[in-house]
Amino acid sequence: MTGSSTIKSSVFEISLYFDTIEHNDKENPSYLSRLIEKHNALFYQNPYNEQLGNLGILMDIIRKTSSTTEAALLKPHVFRGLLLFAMSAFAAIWSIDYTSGIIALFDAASYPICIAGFATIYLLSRTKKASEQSLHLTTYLIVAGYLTSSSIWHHMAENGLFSNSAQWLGLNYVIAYLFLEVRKAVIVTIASFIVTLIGHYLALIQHYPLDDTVGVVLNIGIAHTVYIVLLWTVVQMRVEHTKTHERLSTLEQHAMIDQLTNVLNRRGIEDVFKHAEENWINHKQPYAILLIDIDHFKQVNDQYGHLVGDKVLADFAALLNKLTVASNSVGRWGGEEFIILVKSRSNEECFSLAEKVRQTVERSTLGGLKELSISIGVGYANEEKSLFETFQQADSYLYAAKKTGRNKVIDRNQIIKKRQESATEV
Ligand SMILES: Nc1nc2c(ncn2[C@@H]2O[C@H](COP(=O)(O)OP(=O)(O)OP(=O)(O)O)[C@@H](O)[C@H]2O)c(=O)[nH]1
Repeated sequence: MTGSSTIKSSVFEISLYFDTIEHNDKENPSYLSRLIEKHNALFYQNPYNEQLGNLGILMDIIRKTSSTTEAALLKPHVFRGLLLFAMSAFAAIWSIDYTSGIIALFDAASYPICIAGFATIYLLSRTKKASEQSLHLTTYLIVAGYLTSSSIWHHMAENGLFSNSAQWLGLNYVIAYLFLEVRKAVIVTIASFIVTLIGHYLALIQHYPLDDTVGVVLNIGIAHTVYIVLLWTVVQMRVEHTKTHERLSTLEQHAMIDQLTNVLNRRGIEDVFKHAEENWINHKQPYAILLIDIDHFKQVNDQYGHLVGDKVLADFAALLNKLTVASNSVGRWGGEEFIILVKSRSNEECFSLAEKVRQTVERSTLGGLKELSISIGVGYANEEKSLFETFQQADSYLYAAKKTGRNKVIDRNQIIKKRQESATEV
């Protein structure tokens, strides 16, 4: 392998490494929700954030996400693939050296030891008997230990100055960045660089003049510095790329969350609506829309101020979250109007949930205030109705609830019942 082709393949391998990191991050959705939760908590403590607008919060997220991507590990199956690859490479070189009769004593002993080491690590990785990090570090130590000691041994005079083993030393840096977290990789890279220079100097100085020794060591030092600088540049580029990617998806998620109440905002609800309608059309999975409005909310603001009003909204949203299961979606449609989208439940179950919410609010203290009430209109999407019609139905029943005294739940059945009662009275 020549110096430049080794560098090229190193760069390529480092790229693969960071692709793996990005892939891992995508599979970690809880990170975003935790982040959003944390930021909403911050928002809560500082109501003036509202005046600053979303920009301040989003900038805060960007700042706080900027240190999250540097440590990442190879996926276990990729790691095991690389171990198999290393075993094959060592076995191939061993058999070539052996059959050509040029195998050195050092290598004749080291090749089987390294292969046995890789095989043991492979088995430990499969059986999950050791942590991935310790296996990565051990693999690095085997490879770096072999390459460095082999090169130093070959540079001892009696073994021949022109051994090609020094060419492989660049792999020490590649493997460090491939197997270890960035911070650890930096430390072992520096350690490996120093050991390589001192080891080769000590090996050569025993049999060669100072000038020649310094010349060879400087040559190795310059070549290795090129390796390290190039690798570091690629690592920085990929870390930046990963951070940007993370920031974008954080902002995308954030754009769906209402800052004050920590539930879906209108855009988030519309997204949920779209999926619910698709599932209804394609799989006949029914859903219901519970449109909820806090009664006389203007009086809360007028009497206690907007900050108390805000706290009522946030407490109410938290209560809705508590009363609903994960498959339901809770959102703030706007102002003091909220929505629960219930999936795959009978009309009776949806109505019971709405009643439960109404009764719980009656008994609860929200934003320090008692005796609040809500009105709910319920629309069911199970009679070949479109999303628009279902929403309109919920809206008109909410209007009916408001007009007929508030603090009640109205759905189609209630209207039919009312009509039947009036007909009987007549
Ligand atoms: N504190 C606070 N108030 C809000 C927010 N969004 C809307 N509001 C207020 O919510 C109130 C809604 O008032 P109305 O639409 O008249 O409704 P209401 O007083 O609840 O009366 P009914 O719905 O008929 O029972 C208005 O005073 C708005 O200013 C908010 O984010 N925070």
